Amino acid sequence: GPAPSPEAVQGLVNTLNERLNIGDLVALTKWDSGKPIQDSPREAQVIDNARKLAAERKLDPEDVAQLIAAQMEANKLVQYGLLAQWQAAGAAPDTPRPDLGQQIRPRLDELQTRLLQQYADFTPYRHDRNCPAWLAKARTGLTRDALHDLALTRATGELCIRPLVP
Ligand SMILES: O=C(O)C(=O)C[C@]1(C(=O)O)C=C[C@@H](O)C=C1
Repeated sequence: GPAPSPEAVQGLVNTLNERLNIGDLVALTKWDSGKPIQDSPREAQVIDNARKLAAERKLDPEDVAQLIAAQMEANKLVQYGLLAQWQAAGAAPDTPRPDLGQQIRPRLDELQTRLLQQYADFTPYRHDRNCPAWLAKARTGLTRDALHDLALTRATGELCIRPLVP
Protein backbone atom coordinates (compact mmCIF):
# COMPACT_ATOMS: atom_id res chain seq x y z
CA GLY A 1 0.00 0.00 0.00
CA PRO A 2 0.99 3.67 -0.10
CA ALA A 3 3.46 4.93 2.50
CA PRO A 4 1.78 6.55 5.48
CA SER A 5 2.09 10.24 6.05
CA PRO A 6 5.14 10.63 8.30
CA GLU A 7 3.00 12.03 11.12
CA ALA A 8 0.76 8.95 11.17
CA VAL A 9 3.66 6.78 12.33
CA GLN A 10 5.96 9.21 14.09
CA GLY A 11 3.17 10.93 16.00
CA LEU A 12 1.92 7.67 17.46
CA VAL A 13 5.40 6.37 18.32
CA ASN A 14 6.32 9.71 19.91
CA THR A 15 3.24 9.55 22.10
CA LEU A 16 3.91 5.93 23.12
CA ASN A 17 7.45 6.99 24.01
CA GLU A 18 6.17 9.98 25.95
CA ARG A 19 3.97 7.63 27.96
CA LEU A 20 7.03 5.51 28.78
CA ASN A 21 8.93 8.57 29.94
CA ILE A 22 6.10 9.37 32.32
CA GLY A 23 6.82 5.87 33.65
CA ASP A 24 10.14 7.22 34.94
CA LEU A 25 8.20 9.64 37.13
CA VAL A 26 5.82 6.91 38.26
CA ALA A 27 8.83 4.80 39.25
CA LEU A 28 10.23 7.63 41.38
CA THR A 29 6.95 7.89 43.30
CA LYS A 30 6.96 4.12 43.85
CA TRP A 31 10.56 4.23 45.05
CA ASP A 32 9.54 6.89 47.58
CA SER A 33 6.26 5.30 48.68
CA GLY A 34 7.32 1.66 48.57
CA LYS A 35 4.03 0.85 46.85
CA PRO A 36 4.05 -2.04 44.35
CA ILE A 37 4.50 -1.17 40.72
CA GLN A 38 1.53 -3.38 39.82
CA ASP A 39 -1.79 -1.68 40.55
CA SER A 40 -4.45 -3.89 39.03
CA PRO A 41 -7.50 -1.75 39.94
CA ARG A 42 -5.83 1.25 38.29
CA GLU A 43 -5.07 -0.83 35.20
CA ALA A 44 -8.72 -1.86 34.98
CA GLN A 45 -9.71 1.82 35.22
CA VAL A 46 -7.27 2.86 32.46
CA ILE A 47 -8.55 0.11 30.16
CA ASP A 48 -12.16 0.94 30.92
CA ASN A 49 -11.52 4.56 30.00
CA ALA A 50 -9.81 3.45 26.77
CA ARG A 51 -12.79 1.27 25.82
CA LYS A 52 -15.11 4.25 26.22
CA LEU A 53 -12.87 6.46 24.07
CA ALA A 54 -12.66 3.66 21.49
CA ALA A 55 -16.43 3.51 21.16
CA GLU A 56 -16.55 7.29 20.57
CA ARG A 57 -13.95 7.00 17.81
CA LYS A 58 -15.48 3.89 16.23
CA LEU A 59 -12.42 1.84 17.07
CA ASP A 60 -12.68 -1.81 18.14
CA PRO A 61 -12.80 -1.74 21.96
CA GLU A 62 -11.04 -5.13 22.29
CA ASP A 63 -8.28 -3.97 20.03
CA VAL A 64 -7.87 -0.73 21.96
CA ALA A 65 -7.91 -2.60 25.28
CA GLN A 66 -5.02 -4.73 24.02
CA LEU A 67 -3.11 -1.67 22.83
CA ILE A 68 -3.41 -0.02 26.22
CA ALA A 69 -2.60 -3.23 28.11
CA ALA A 70 0.61 -3.40 26.05
CA GLN A 71 1.43 0.19 27.02
CA MET A 72 1.06 -0.67 30.69
CA GLU A 73 3.24 -3.77 30.29
CA ALA A 74 5.90 -1.59 28.67
CA ASN A 75 5.53 0.99 31.43
CA LYS A 76 6.11 -1.69 34.06
CA LEU A 77 9.24 -2.86 32.23
CA VAL A 78 10.65 0.64 32.62
CA GLN A 79 9.62 0.81 36.25
CA TYR A 80 11.03 -2.59 37.25
CA GLY A 81 14.26 -1.79 35.43
CA LEU A 82 14.69 1.60 37.06
CA LEU A 83 13.84 0.36 40.55
CA ALA A 84 16.44 -2.42 40.17
CA GLN A 85 19.04 0.18 39.12
CA TRP A 86 18.19 2.44 42.05
CA GLN A 87 18.19 -0.53 44.42
CA ALA A 88 21.69 -1.47 43.24
CA ALA A 89 22.88 2.14 43.54
CA GLY A 90 21.22 2.61 46.91
CA ALA A 91 19.58 5.81 45.71
CA ALA A 92 17.20 7.25 43.11
CA PRO A 93 17.85 10.52 41.28
CA ASP A 94 17.20 13.63 43.30
CA THR A 95 14.75 15.11 40.82
CA PRO A 96 11.29 16.61 41.45
CA ARG A 97 8.48 14.12 42.02
CA PRO A 98 5.05 15.10 40.84
CA ASP A 99 2.29 13.45 42.86
CA LEU A 100 1.11 10.12 41.40
CA GLY A 101 -2.60 10.57 42.02
CA GLN A 102 -2.88 14.33 41.65
CA GLN A 103 -0.49 14.96 38.76
CA ILE A 104 0.97 11.92 37.02
CA ARG A 105 -2.14 9.81 36.50
CA PRO A 106 -4.10 12.80 35.17
CA ARG A 107 -1.28 13.31 32.66
CA LEU A 108 -1.56 9.67 31.59
CA ASP A 109 -5.33 10.10 31.22
CA GLU A 110 -4.90 13.21 29.07
CA LEU A 111 -2.33 11.51 26.89
CA GLN A 112 -4.71 8.62 26.26
CA THR A 113 -7.06 10.80 24.19
CA ARG A 114 -4.26 11.87 21.86
CA LEU A 115 -2.89 8.33 21.74
CA LEU A 116 -6.20 6.93 20.52
CA GLN A 117 -6.60 9.64 17.89
CA GLN A 118 -3.13 8.84 16.58
CA TYR A 119 -3.85 5.12 16.74
CA ALA A 120 -6.99 5.67 14.67
CA ASP A 121 -4.92 7.56 12.06
CA PHE A 122 -2.37 4.75 12.02
CA THR A 123 -4.87 1.88 11.72
CA PRO A 124 -4.93 1.72 7.89
CA TYR A 125 -1.20 0.94 7.84
CA ARG A 126 -1.24 -1.92 10.34
CA HIS A 127 -1.51 -4.61 7.66
CA ASP A 128 1.08 -3.13 5.33
CA ARG A 129 4.22 -5.17 4.63
CA ASN A 130 6.30 -2.11 5.38
CA CYS A 131 4.68 -1.52 8.75
CA PRO A 132 7.58 -2.98 10.81
CA ALA A 133 10.13 -0.94 8.87
CA TRP A 134 8.15 2.29 9.33
CA LEU A 135 7.95 1.62 13.06
CA ALA A 136 11.64 0.78 13.35
CA LYS A 137 12.49 4.05 11.65
CA ALA A 138 10.13 6.00 13.90
CA ARG A 139 11.69 4.44 17.03
CA THR A 140 15.21 5.39 15.97
CA GLY A 141 16.89 7.94 18.16
CA LEU A 142 13.98 8.32 20.58
CA THR A 143 15.33 6.35 23.51
CA ARG A 144 18.35 7.10 25.66
CA ASP A 145 19.25 3.64 26.98
CA ALA A 146 18.72 -0.09 26.47
CA LEU A 147 15.93 -0.28 29.04
CA HIS A 148 13.80 2.38 27.36
CA ASP A 149 14.65 0.94 23.98
CA LEU A 150 13.34 -2.48 25.01
CA ALA A 151 10.25 -0.91 26.55
CA LEU A 152 9.48 1.01 23.34
CA THR A 153 9.95 -2.18 21.36
CA ARG A 154 7.41 -3.83 23.66
CA ALA A 155 5.06 -0.86 23.41
CA THR A 156 5.03 -1.02 19.60
CA GLY A 157 5.31 -4.82 19.31
CA GLU A 158 1.71 -5.50 18.34
CA LEU A 159 1.03 -2.50 16.13
CA CYS A 160 1.79 -4.29 12.87
CA ILE A 161 -0.33 -7.23 11.76
CA ARG A 162 1.60 -9.68 9.63
CA PRO A 163 -0.27 -11.02 6.64
CA LEU A 164 -0.89 -14.75 7.05
CA VAL A 165 1.28 -16.94 4.88
CA PRO A 166 -1.01 -18.92 2.56
O1 LIG B 1 -0.45 4.35 37.78
C1 LIG B 1 0.42 3.57 38.20
O2 LIG B 1 0.50 3.24 39.39
C2 LIG B 1 1.40 3.00 37.26
O3 LIG B 1 2.30 2.30 37.67
C3 LIG B 1 1.23 3.24 35.79
C4 LIG B 1 0.51 2.08 35.10
C5 LIG B 1 0.23 2.57 33.65
O4 LIG B 1 1.08 2.32 32.78
O5 LIG B 1 -0.78 3.23 33.43
C6 LIG B 1 1.41 0.89 35.10
C7 LIG B 1 1.33 -0.10 36.05
C8 LIG B 1 0.25 -0.18 37.04
O6 LIG B 1 -0.18 -1.50 37.22
C9 LIG B 1 -0.85 0.74 36.72
C10 LIG B 1 -0.76 1.74 35.78
